[in-house]
Amino acid sequence: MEATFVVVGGGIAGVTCAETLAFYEPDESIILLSQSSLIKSVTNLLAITQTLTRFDIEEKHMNTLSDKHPNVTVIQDSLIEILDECNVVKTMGNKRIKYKYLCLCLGARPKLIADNNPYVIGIRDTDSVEQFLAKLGKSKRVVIVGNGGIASELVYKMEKIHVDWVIKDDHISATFIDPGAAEFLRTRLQKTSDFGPSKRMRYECDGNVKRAGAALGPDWYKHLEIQGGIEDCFSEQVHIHYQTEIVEVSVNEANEFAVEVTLNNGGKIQCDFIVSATGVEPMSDFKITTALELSEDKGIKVDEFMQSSVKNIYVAGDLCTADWEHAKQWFPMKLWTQARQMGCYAAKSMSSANKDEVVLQDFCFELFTHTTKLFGYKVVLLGLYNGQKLGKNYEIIFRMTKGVEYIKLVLLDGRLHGAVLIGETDLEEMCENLILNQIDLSSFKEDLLNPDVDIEDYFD
Ligand SMILES: Cc1cc2nc3c(=O)[nH]c(=O)nc-3n(C[C@H](O)[C@H](O)[C@H](O)COP(=O)(O)OP(=O)(O)OC[C@H]3O[C@@H](n4cnc5c(N)ncnc54)[C@H](O)[C@@H]3O)c2cc1C
Ligand SMILES: NC(=O)C1=CN([C@@H]2O[C@H](COP(=O)(O)OP(=O)(O)OC[C@H]3O[C@@H](n4cnc5c(N)ncnc54)[C@H](OP(=O)(O)O)[C@@H]3O)[C@@H](O)[C@H]2O)C=CC1
Repeated sequence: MEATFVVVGGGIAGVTCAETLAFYEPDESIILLSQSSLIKSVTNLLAITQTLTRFDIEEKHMNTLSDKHPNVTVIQDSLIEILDECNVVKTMGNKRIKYKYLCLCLGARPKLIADNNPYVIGIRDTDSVEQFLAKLGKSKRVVIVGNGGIASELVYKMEKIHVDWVIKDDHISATFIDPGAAEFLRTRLQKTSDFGPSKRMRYECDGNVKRAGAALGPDWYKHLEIQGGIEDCFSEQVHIHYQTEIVEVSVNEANEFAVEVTLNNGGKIQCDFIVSATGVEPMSDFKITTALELSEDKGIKVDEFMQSSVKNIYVAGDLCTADWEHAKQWFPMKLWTQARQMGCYAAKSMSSANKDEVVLQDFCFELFTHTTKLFGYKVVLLGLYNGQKLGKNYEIIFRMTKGVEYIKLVLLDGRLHGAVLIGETDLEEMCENLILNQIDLSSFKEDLLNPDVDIEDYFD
């Protein structure tokens, strides 16, 4: 078999890459290799501002892609080896596919605090969510370790279970937000009225919707009933262990709670199982003739055109490490947002190489943007939202209305470099413009968040 373009990986990066190639190269052959017959595609893509987008993710049958694009063939198989000297990939199903350009979008897998332990699970895709839900339904106590996206979503959504949340930091959701925003969000975890001290507000699911389709979309948990085995909701609790790490996990199935966790402060927690929401590691376990340059976390290094160190091999999504000089207000983070952008841009680069044309770096790499939901609030992160790369003497302006909005602007030398917008602030566009055009705001920065002042007046 052969194709001009071969893309490996049926996730967001791979499917976006294949679809973009089909658009730019309608007369060239494209093969998408996917391990699963279900591929993840972007739906309801909405441009909120110049660089900020929101979209859903749907898992669809792989044939939907070839139905939509006649020059795309989707093959359900796994890559096992790349013979880059003769531009051939070998698959688990013993196929040899010749390519002119290859794009690897194999994603990443959960990086667990303990491997090969059935009581320590990670969450990555639909299968792992189902495994998690099955365990949870029979459980009364769970430990969640990690303080990022998955842990934040799970702790907020789980019901009828006692949660011990073990985090290394002095505040929650530290991969996304600062202590002030964390305090604003934490109130969503505790409600001291109807349910007594340190109980969580119960979140009713939508009617009798048990679970969404297979998609792990940005609201992957929204239509799931993530429920434990506690019958009376008065014993569900979230206990947050700040600045704490797990030093040992021991299992004794004869005990009421099979798992005992030992903490670095000497504390011990008994639980039914542990969710290790502790980041991901790139899926770079395939053979290749010419070694690819890898980063420390085993991501495949790519240049500003998403090209790897091996000729005609491109990489996008969680598998790659952005090894070019980053724009001032951009940095990589393993997100759908960036997987889609990288998949699209890798396709443009491959097509330009095929047509021997010049390609310019995509504007999306000028400014870090991410929109998501945390603890039921809309969260928009722009640029260096936590002062990343700004050293110590940046300035913060912020406005908060309890339970409504939390707005933090990060300025250096009078110029806006980042923003955290929690709630329906409607400030995305203003902040994006101020970051991109680097206007000196010194003379009116006090009015930036003054609700009685229309900041646009300063520019008319
Ligand atoms: C629970 C969870 C919730 C998340 N929520 C958000 C969110 O709200 N917002 C956000 O921006 N990001 C979120 N993320 C991160 C997001 O999932 C990833 O950044 C994104 O999916 C990466 O896309 P990808 O295509 O690079 O990798 P993946 O989506 O992992 O796709 C990789 C694909 O490659 C396939 N593959 C792997 N090895 C091979 C092989 N050898 N041969 C063939 N195929 C192979 C895999 O089966 C998979 O289909 C979340 C992640 C998790 C785990
Ligand atoms: N709503 C969203 O936008 C969501 C995004 N995601 C994305 O999916 C990917 C996977 O999510 P997730 O697994 O939550 O990864 P994240 O990178 O978001 O968070 C990992 C967390 O685990 C901590 N950690 C890492 N190793 C250990 C350890 N050995 N012991 C204790 N803590 C540890 C990290 O701390 P430290 O940083 O200090 O190492 C960090 O707090 C991420 O790229 C995330 O951004 C996932 C869910 C939702």
